[in-house]
Amino acid sequence: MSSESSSSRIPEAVLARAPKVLLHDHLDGGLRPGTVAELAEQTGYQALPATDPVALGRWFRDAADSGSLVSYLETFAHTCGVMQTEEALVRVAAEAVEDLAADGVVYAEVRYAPELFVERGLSLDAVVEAVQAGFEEGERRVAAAGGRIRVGTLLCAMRQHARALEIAGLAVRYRDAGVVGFDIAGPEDGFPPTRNLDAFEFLRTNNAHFTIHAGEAFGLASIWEAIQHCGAERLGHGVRIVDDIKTDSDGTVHLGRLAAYVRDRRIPLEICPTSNVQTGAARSIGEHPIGLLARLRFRVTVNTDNRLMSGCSMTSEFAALAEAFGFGLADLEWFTINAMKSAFLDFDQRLDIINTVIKPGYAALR
Ligand SMILES: O=c1[nH]cnc2c1ncn2[C@H]1C[C@H](O)[C@@H](CO)O1
Ligand SMILES: [Zn+2]
Repeated sequence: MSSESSSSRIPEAVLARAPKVLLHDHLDGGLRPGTVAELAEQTGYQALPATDPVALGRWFRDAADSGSLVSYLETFAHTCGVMQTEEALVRVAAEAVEDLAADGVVYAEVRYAPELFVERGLSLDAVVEAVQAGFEEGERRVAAAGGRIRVGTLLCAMRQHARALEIAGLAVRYRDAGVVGFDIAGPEDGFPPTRNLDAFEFLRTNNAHFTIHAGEAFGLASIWEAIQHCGAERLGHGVRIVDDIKTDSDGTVHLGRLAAYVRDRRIPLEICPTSNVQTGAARSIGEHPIGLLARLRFRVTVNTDNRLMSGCSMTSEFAALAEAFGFGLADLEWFTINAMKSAFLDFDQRLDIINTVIKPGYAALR
């Protein structure tokens, strides 16, 4: 990594101010605990495990800290449970934008699965329009407070349901209204990405962008299918690519064909360190494959995944990685530029954010 890397600690205030780009953040994984409690009260959702915001925040973190993706995902019943009205969706989306801006995020792609918010009769279109209204409201509030953030939306289909083609159609219909791409999420083991080939073919035919959660709870076969059969432009997590990298006792590194392909083609890895520790995809932050992958110059990006379930922010993920691997500001800028280059935003706009926000932002911190 960069020659500027050092183990000297970067002050938290500097990390907080550093411009950040977030490509992998779930709307239903990022609610404020107090908002979950208030929405439960307002919408008559009665299954919350706690109502005190502090206790509730702790419950989400502890329950998600399960060592398995499937149990981790069970916690989303409670956030989705309170997100079944337009008002709730607008509020959650607006607050997400405010929280990300406060965390120093200048560009974010926030994702969610519209099919999870139709339990009380909302149509898929109504869900998308409410969330977009919330994002726009959040952007207005941030701008009014003198901040700056741009948010794009990714629509997810759930792998265990059979609605991917329908959701891909929704993503394409709302492409000029803030939706910048598509993803599949949910349990990976037993639900390979090729189950949704029709959706990916539809998206490619329409020149639309998509990423796929792959290489988190299942290994190389999932990554290979996502890239070579489905045509994913980015990998959600993708950390299991290390299974295709061997290191000799003398330190020589050998990349298998798939790992070499991912690196050669500069396929972005949306890495979410704390989430990976919680689901068992990595043993600890210190042993997380991001250290090796960054050293080998894969196109690594740093992400939160679920700020509520992981009790994290971009600032705390940067801090944990800087502490564990000695990353310096130059490395954090590299992750940020990697992410901005990999965004599903028009090229000229990506370039503009890199040149007018990210580079000057890091220069000002030195
Ligand atoms: O890390 C993840 N892997 C797979 N699915 C996930 C992850 N984090 C959240 N999800 C699921 C739960 C949400 O309800 C859904 C859409 O945001 O995506
Ligand atoms: Zn995710």
